[in-house]
Amino acid sequence: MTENPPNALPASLLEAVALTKRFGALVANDHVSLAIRAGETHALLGENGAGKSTLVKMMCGLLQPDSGELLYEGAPIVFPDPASSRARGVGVVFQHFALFDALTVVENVALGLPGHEPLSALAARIDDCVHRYGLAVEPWRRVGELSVGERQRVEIVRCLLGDPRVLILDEPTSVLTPDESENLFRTVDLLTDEGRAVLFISHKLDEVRRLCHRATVLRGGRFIAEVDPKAETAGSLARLMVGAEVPRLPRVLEHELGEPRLLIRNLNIPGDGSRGSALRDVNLEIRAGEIVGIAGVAGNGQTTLFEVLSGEKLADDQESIVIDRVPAGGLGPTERRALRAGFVPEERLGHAAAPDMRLSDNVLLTTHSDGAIVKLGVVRHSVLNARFQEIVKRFDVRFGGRDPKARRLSGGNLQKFVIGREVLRDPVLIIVDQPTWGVDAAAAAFIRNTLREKAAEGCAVLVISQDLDELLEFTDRIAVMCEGRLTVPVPVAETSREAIGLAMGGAEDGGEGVHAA
Ligand SMILES: Nc1ncnc2c1ncn2[C@@H]1O[C@H](COP(=O)(O)OP(=O)(O)OP(=O)(O)O)[C@@H](O)[C@H]1O
Repeated sequence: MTENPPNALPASLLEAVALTKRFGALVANDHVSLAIRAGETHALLGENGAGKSTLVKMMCGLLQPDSGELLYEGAPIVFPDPASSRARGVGVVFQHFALFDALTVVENVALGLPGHEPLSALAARIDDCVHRYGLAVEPWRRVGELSVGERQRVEIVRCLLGDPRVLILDEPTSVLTPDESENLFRTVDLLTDEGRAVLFISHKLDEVRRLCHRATVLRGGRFIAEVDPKAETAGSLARLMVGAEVPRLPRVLEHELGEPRLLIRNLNIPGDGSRGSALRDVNLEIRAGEIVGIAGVAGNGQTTLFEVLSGEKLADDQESIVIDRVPAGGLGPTERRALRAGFVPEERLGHAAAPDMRLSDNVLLTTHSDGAIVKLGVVRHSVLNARFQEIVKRFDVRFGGRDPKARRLSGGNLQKFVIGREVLRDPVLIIVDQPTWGVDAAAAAFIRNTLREKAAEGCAVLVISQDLDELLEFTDRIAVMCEGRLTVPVPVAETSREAIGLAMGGAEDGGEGVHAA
């Protein structure tokens, strides 16, 4: 293992030299160095909270380092703000997208560009970029109708229109299906073939080994090593990140299933005109003790299903959704939470958590109907604080300060916080959309195991995920959502990646679910 970063390489396009950044007492980056060369895909690896996003923010002018410097083509440079780094050809696609839902793709892109290019001309440029790099984006669609995967492509296109020489992708594949990831890898290869440099942040070590030419590993805000990922194994990379063997978590033992906790009967939701917004005759039963997974390509109704199950969208028929024997189709989110249902939406910042509220207030937001924390309209701060501390401790949520605003947390730590907040409410039903998006390997295993434990205690768990491997690893039955229809869930042992993949693409299952051939 290298203890010191290697010397600067002459061909590096953008280089961080001994960058340090403190947030109060927390040293998020401690003399971190990294050089990105033209024509390479360089991975940046580290556990949740290791300091990856902080480094990237300093490399694009979103944060200023306390010490250290940036070099651009070997010469010192200061980026006072992101506009100045963009002007020098540094483009970043962050985990949290900065798009306006009410605007179309082309309007969103226009907002980020200087001048007043006519929208039709800009739409034509977007189409060109889309075709050149194989990114499926429709310029005239409203962003609010797009899945997270589609939004990410909009952000990538927006970046590419600025003709960047360095493109930084912060966990780009965590929200993508295997096919979408393959497409993105092709795009990344095209970009590096053109001599651009790509910095690729990912927790998926196998894809890093396939795609990246070099990898820099951070741990606890420090540079640990620079390695050739192709010469490493996923295990050896994980060891570098964690500093020890990654613990294998025990699988929870088999248990008996109980009463149905969630019943969905003939659920129909009309579309709002966009693709993938309607639900057609969806039926599903999840019993106490079981985990059902829903696979599918983003934009096939999963978002609507989550909204209608969480009560953000109401069903016309009260009986079409039954939670723990109570007809709930017309109940709002708070009433459904009072039935001890817990919800973890896909978008953690802005949907699962209010970005500018402190973490403890974010706990209050979803627990006030539980009875313990609010009594007779009065918040019991000691109980709230105890719950907050318990979430932080049990779910190993790491951050600086005592009770920061949600937006201050690293992506993976915020996800652990949201899961912990919902799980510790002791729900009888928990619905999770993309449970481990942006979460490092050890934390992902912990989250899956926690959901397994909840199931063993009698909770029903519904997991919507685009990560097929995740669904095959820890769910009991899997169904596929395609064009608003849900296949009959089949036990994991009776299905296969190939069969699910076919159904995701729209192959008929004959009404019997997706069985292995
Ligand atoms: N603006 C801020 N104020 C206070 N603390 C911050 C701020 N930004 C980041 N931190 C803290 O700095 C540390 C590093 O965070 P960072 O987001 O860089 O990690 P990361 O490696 O990108 O993690 P993840 O994989 O979860 O996205 C974390 O402990 C985080 O809570």
